[in-house]
Amino acid sequence: MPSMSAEELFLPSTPGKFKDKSHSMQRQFHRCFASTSTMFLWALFLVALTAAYLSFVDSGSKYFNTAWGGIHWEKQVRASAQIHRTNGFSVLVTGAAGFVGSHVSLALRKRGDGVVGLDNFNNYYDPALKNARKELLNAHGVFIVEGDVNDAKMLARLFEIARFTHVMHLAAQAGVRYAMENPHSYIHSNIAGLVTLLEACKIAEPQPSIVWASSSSVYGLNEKAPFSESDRTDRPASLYAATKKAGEEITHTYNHIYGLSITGLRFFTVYGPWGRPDMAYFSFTRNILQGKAITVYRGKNHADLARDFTYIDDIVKGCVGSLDTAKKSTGSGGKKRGPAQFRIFNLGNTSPVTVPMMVGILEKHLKVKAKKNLVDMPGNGDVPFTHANISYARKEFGYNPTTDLQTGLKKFVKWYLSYYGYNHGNSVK
Ligand SMILES: O=C(O)[C@H]1O[C@H](OP(=O)(O)OP(=O)(O)OC[C@H]2O[C@@H](n3ccc(=O)[nH]c3=O)[C@H](O)[C@@H]2O)[C@H](O)[C@@H](O)[C@@H]1O
Repeated sequence: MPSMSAEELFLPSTPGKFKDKSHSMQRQFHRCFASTSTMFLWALFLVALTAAYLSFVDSGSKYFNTAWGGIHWEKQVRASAQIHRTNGFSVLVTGAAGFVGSHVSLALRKRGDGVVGLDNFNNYYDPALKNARKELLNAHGVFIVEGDVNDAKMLARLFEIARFTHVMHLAAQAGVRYAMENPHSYIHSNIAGLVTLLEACKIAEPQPSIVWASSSSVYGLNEKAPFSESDRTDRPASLYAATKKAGEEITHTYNHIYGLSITGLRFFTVYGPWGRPDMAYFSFTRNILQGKAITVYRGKNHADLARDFTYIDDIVKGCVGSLDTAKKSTGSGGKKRGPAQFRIFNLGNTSPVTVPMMVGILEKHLKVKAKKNLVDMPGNGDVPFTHANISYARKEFGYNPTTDLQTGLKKFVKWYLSYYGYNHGNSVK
């Protein structure tokens, strides 16, 4: 490839009209820079232009991201954060357009708490579903800020506008197997994003109490069943699990150094209406209805895999119970003023069901037989089974899951059919 001259380098690479004018442009270029004094003036002008641009960028992403900032936006945040019950909370829910986030936001709003949502609406799965959840929340008076937990300026502004008593941090890069495809998205959301949020909470006045989503996947290669919070969690089987485990350690340091009250929740394979299309029960439903084959993984020696599938309403109760029993953070002015609460709870269902059994329940509710491909579990971060011991959450706030998989999947299928219909085509990712 022939090398470009210095003058050509100044030209944009876009084709079309611009290149047609290149000769006259070059002549002008020579004329403009003919004398050193003009050149000096041009240089000054360019420096001023660059400085103006940088200060413009620095003055807040609101100028670039129309999704946040401005008087109207602040008004919406204030209204949404408004508490409507005695001794109610004002809660920032991150990941509010997500599966668990939308359910928790709605539950809090319905009992009179102030709720401000935050979500980056990324396209890990169909954003139309996230938008539909957002519409639902909007209809109940919950405003969702479109933004990323990595945006420190936006977070600082949010904490200035609304004095959140609690943060329910559910924004995350979810999915166990996708971590092999896009590892950095896990670091971005589950580690960098978490730290950015904790930094904002640390300096907020008052410091909020934080409840956040860890995962049952932290138990990794643990074989002792059921899984108790005190079991080993130092052998994660996926990068996803490793980032959640890292989150548990990171939150501990913020609790220890800054006095933030922190509760981590280890969710066990949460399912239900408005769920995540990337999860097995959801994608199986779609494929079964479309007459496509589903892939069912099997463990060592062809053993069935099993999950402690937990229904969304039970998880919501666990989230709300955690918020209700969270003690206040003790820090102020970014400094710890006394020891603060630090808890980690399992939120599971305590009765694992095998994946083939889950498929059988779906077949029954959908009234369609699945075409199954049985495949040995690939080394992709999966674990053979999960099973929660929930006695700690039961003792602390009476956590008591009441929905079995039969009942829960029936509700899911009902929702799925009402939302997508029998013949929903390929609109779901
Ligand atoms: O409990 C948790 O901590 C985790 O639960 C789920 O992860 P997972 O249990 O792997 O849920 P699914 O992806 O829905 O898989 C459920 C079961 O179906 C199996 N599966 C999945 C996909 C598939 O095509 N075939 C198949 O047999 C998996 O091996 C697994 O045993 C969520 O996706 C995670 O975000 C969450 O943190």
